[in-house]
Amino acid sequence: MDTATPTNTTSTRTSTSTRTSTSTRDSIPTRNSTPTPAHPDVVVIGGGTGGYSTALRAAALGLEVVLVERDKVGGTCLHRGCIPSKAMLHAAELVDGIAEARERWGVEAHVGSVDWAALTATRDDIVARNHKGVEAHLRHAGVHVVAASARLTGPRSVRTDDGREFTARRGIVLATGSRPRVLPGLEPDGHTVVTSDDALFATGLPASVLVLGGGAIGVEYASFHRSMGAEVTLVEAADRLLPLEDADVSRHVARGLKKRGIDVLTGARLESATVGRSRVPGVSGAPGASGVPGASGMSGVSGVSGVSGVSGPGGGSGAGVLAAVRTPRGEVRQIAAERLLVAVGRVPVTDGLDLAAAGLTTDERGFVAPADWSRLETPVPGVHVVGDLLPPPSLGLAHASFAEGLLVAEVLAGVPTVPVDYAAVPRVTYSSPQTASVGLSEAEARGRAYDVVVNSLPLTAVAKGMVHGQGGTVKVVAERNGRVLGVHLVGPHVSEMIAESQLVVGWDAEPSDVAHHIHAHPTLSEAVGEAFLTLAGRGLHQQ
Ligand SMILES: Cc1cc2nc3c(=O)[nH]c(=O)nc-3n(C[C@H](O)[C@H](O)[C@H](O)COP(=O)(O)OP(=O)(O)OC[C@H]3O[C@@H](n4cnc5c(N)ncnc54)[C@H](O)[C@@H]3O)c2cc1C
Ligand SMILES: NC(=O)c1ccc[n+]([C@@H]2O[C@H](COP(=O)([O-])OP(=O)(O)OC[C@H]3O[C@@H](n4cnc5c(N)ncnc54)[C@H](O)[C@@H]3O)[C@@H](O)[C@H]2O)c1
Repeated sequence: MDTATPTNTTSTRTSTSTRTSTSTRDSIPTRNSTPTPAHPDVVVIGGGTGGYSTALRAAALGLEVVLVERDKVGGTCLHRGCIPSKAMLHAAELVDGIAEARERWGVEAHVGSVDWAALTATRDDIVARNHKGVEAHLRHAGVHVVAASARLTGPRSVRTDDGREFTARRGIVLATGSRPRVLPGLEPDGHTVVTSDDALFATGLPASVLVLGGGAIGVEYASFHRSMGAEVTLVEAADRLLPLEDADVSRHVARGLKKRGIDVLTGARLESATVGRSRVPGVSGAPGASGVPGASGMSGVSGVSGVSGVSGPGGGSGAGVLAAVRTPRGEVRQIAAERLLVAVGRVPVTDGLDLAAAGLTTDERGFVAPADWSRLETPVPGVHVVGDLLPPPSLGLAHASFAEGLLVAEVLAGVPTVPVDYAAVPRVTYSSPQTASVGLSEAEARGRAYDVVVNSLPLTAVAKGMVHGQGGTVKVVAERNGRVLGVHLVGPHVSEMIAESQLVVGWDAEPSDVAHHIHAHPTLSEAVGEAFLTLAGRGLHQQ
């Protein structure tokens, strides 16, 4: 977890027998003149969530660790992913709350404009403080951070682009992460065709966005831009949004986004896109067909915020894209938008790493696959891999990479550890509505020949769900007379509600094991409790 202040500054490094004093080893000077060992126990390449968690845990277990990072420790999640995007989505929730206050609660409030510079300043301050926190954690743990690009020169050796050589006594950990997937012919230009990276650092908010890809990034960014007043079209090639989630989650999230005025096209294909600096002409079928749609075009759409203008040079600048999208019915829709956000997945980063020097290759998708998932060790003994570099069943999620980092560090230190249980890793989308799930979808459970029972209830079945007034659902998938296999939530605050279900699924609990644990009243979590109660045969409010 990215935290601004180290919570434990007491180093346990000297308390285990695995540590060898640096004074007995060759050492070379670093930029900050701290001696960095040339022969540490572990060399970690990449300082994102996967790499820095490996380094912290390994150091806490007494290993001497060199962490090579060519950009900033914290990686994608802290600088371009989880943290900045969730900061922005928090601002979006506040804007939505103002609309709700007006529309449901009689509060005379409206949002006049959004000051993008102020919004991004707060976001960037949160990122900067977390960045300092991660640096401090690493420093306190005694991790030697080397600011350079690294490549392998053998199964235990690494060279950096500033000419240093390291040999790892115990192992090397590959943690070089991922970057946005680029579609041929639709290369990002940073202002009109953008990736999630560019969207963060744009000079302003667009008045209209075409989002390509309805995975987590596409859904979150579509939701954010809609809250901020943009006209949004979301195009997903698969037949539903968030295709890795339970089908009911996809259905509920699509319905929620549509209700907010987002034009959701699933099973749709981008046929062509014309990118120009000049104003995109009006086209039929596009949202707000009179040219690049303005933010004010959203008025009258129920359930959306009341932003009447966006400030900053990007707002309504006139540059845009004209896209032809083929729908499942075979019709071609012309969609005009000021910005095209390409969110069609991410690809592993291995270029320049010289995997071959260590006797390694990538799989056909570019991932570095472990030979032994219980140790996350590649076919080359002593070379481990964590984070976005791993193929499925790893999940491309920061919290999965934390667990992988802990595992690899413990393997390298030779202490008991447990493999990552990927089925029990929670998955959350921070859109409005939010989604949160853990375990098997109904289709997966049936596909594995379980005798499945399903219990679903709307969040509005409990009073607090009615207070929030945003709909939502709870779906529990269980074995008949057996354990809970999966829990799937859509609605307000479900990102915080999934923790309970993660323990239920992770501990192989049955509905009857959890049904007697009492939920506070009135809470949204009561709906989850009620779902378990009913499955245990003790339903109170659910008929
Ligand atoms: C917009 C967005 C939102 C996201 N939101 C969430 C979320 O809410 N929750 C969640 O769990 N996940 C989220 N993710 C996914 C999450 O960011 C990634 O799963 C996570 O960052 C992967 O961590 P990693 O350590 O594998 O790689 P990265 O974080 O990508 O780190 C890799 C590091 O390696 C460095 N590097 C690469 N090559 C070299 C080299 N040769 N030498 C030295 N250094 C090198 C890079 O500079 C980088 O810092 C999001 C991603 C994006 C893009
Ligand atoms: N809240 C979170 O946990 C969170 C948030 C953002 C990102 N992430 C992670 O970051 C990674 C990348 O996210 P992502 O959303 O880019 O990838 P993704 O792979 O999850 O989703 C990409 C989507 O794009 C669709 N797609 C692919 N090609 C397309 C095309 N030509 N036209 C239309 N649709 C197309 C795919 O069907 C898929 O649904 C994932 O691992 C994701 O889990 C997580």
